[in-house]
Amino acid sequence: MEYDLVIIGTGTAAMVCAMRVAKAGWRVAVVDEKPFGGTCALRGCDPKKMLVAGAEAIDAKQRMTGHGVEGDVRIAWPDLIRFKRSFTDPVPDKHERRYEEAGIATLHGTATFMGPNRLCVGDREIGYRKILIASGARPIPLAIPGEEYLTDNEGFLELPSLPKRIVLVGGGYIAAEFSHIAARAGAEVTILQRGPRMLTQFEPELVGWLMDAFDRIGIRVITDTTVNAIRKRGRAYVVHASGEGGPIEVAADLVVHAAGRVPAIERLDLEKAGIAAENGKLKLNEFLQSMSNPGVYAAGDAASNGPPLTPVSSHDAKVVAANLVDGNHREPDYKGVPSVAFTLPPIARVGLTEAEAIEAGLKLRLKCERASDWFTARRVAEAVYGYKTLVDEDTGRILGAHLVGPHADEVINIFGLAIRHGLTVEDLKTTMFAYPTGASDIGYML
Ligand SMILES: Cc1cc2nc3c(=O)[nH]c(=O)nc-3n(C[C@H](O)[C@H](O)[C@H](O)COP(=O)(O)OP(=O)(O)OC[C@H]3O[C@@H](n4cnc5c(N)ncnc54)[C@H](O)[C@@H]3O)c2cc1C
Ligand SMILES: NC(=O)c1ccc[n+]([C@@H]2O[C@H](COP(=O)([O-])OP(=O)(O)OC[C@H]3O[C@@H](n4cnc5c(N)ncnc54)[C@H](O)[C@@H]3O)[C@@H](O)[C@H]2O)c1
Repeated sequence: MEYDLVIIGTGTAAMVCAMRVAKAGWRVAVVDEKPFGGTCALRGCDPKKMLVAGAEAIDAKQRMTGHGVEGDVRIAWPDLIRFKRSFTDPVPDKHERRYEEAGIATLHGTATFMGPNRLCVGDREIGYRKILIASGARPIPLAIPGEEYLTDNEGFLELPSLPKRIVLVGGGYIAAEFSHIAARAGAEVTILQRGPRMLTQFEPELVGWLMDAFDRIGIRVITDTTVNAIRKRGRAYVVHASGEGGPIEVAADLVVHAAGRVPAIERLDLEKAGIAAENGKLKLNEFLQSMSNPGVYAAGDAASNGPPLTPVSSHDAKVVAANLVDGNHREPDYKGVPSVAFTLPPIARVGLTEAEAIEAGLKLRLKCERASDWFTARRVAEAVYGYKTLVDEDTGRILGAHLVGPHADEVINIFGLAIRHGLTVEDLKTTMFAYPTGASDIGYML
């Protein structure tokens, strides 16, 4: 069979690009070796946030205890997983139907290149004019003894029961979010983080305040510590790590990979199609097109051109679809991509960090404050609340916004809108926000 476009993957990037290109009359096929839907819908954002809903109930109870709420609340893990499945289980069929209704061929199996215009999917050979590599990311190989004992994000989000002692290897997004779910479901959680602090993608002051929430629920965070082996001991594990204070050992019933993700391109046999990659990353031009094979584009986590987040996968896919259908003319623009780690409370960022703004030599007006005594925090008895805002001194434009605390995950989008569309402090201060909401604090943050 011959197609105008074959897309490797069926995640966010694949869906967005396939629909647009098929609408232009191209014969399109999508391929996946896993059930259709990709990481976000099946193994990432959405199932994770279904579990966060359970943790939110515990969190609210704990905060409001002594303020008029009493009684026992606990997570019944198998029921919470069943609740999650009520969303995830129908996804593959739904997605497959959407492709079929749009006239897009759906192929199951592992895709590997056989030559410049041939792809092998399982035992079928497929011809194409153009390819989109939207194969996502995979956990970074750690190359340590006992690596095979690690459970990945997919395994964690499917656990039939929650083990008592959980160790997370790494201290970024996944460790932060999974630890907050697991601790509220009753597990003893330890995070072993190589970096000097948790969540290095976020502002240090805000992460510092957020650590109060980690302490409150008994998550043990050990920083400046690198995991270098995992050994089996009976039915449990011992995680070996080395840090500033020397070697340490932590016993665990479950060890979770939270040490970063890299583009999933290693199994594609790229060289057979003349597709250049360097250090595990595709070599792409400004149009997200392969620098060595013009018939090949990439988007989302596989392209690793912008931050590995769902809105970026979607944005890349729109760029590639436009370039495929009308010739290369669009370049991705990652200005104002908001990002949230869904801890309880959440932490969020958009635009430049303070360090990035200083590095860029910008003239800054900066405000940074812990705001535990503001109404937004006090109403829900949450002591973790604060912000950092960065404004261009000359133009008044918002350059960056960083929030931690109640509603940070929603309010960050308003700052995102401001940054993406060049709004100024004056624009935001003269906007009326419903009161009292998280957004009604924006004026005071600027
Ligand atoms: C636990 C977790 C939580 C996350 N939470 C958030 C969040 O809250 N917000 C956010 O913005 N982002 C989040 N992310 C990141 C987000 O999920 C990704 O950025 C996004 O899903 C990437 O989409 P994609 O289309 O690029 O790739 P994917 O959705 O990963 O799709 C790639 C698909 O390609 C398939 N594939 C790979 N290789 C082959 C092959 N050789 N043959 C056939 N098929 C193949 C895979 O099976 C997969 O289905 C999270 C990620 C994880 C892991
Ligand atoms: N809410 C969200 O948007 C969300 C949630 C989950 C994942 N994601 C995406 O998925 C990507 C991967 O997430 P992640 O949490 O795995 O990676 P991450 O890059 O956020 O954090 C990984 C951390 O692991 C540490 N590390 C690496 N090797 C180690 C070792 N041997 N021992 C101890 N620590 C080690 C690193 O220092 C790093 O800080 C993220 O970059 C993010 O874009 C996003």
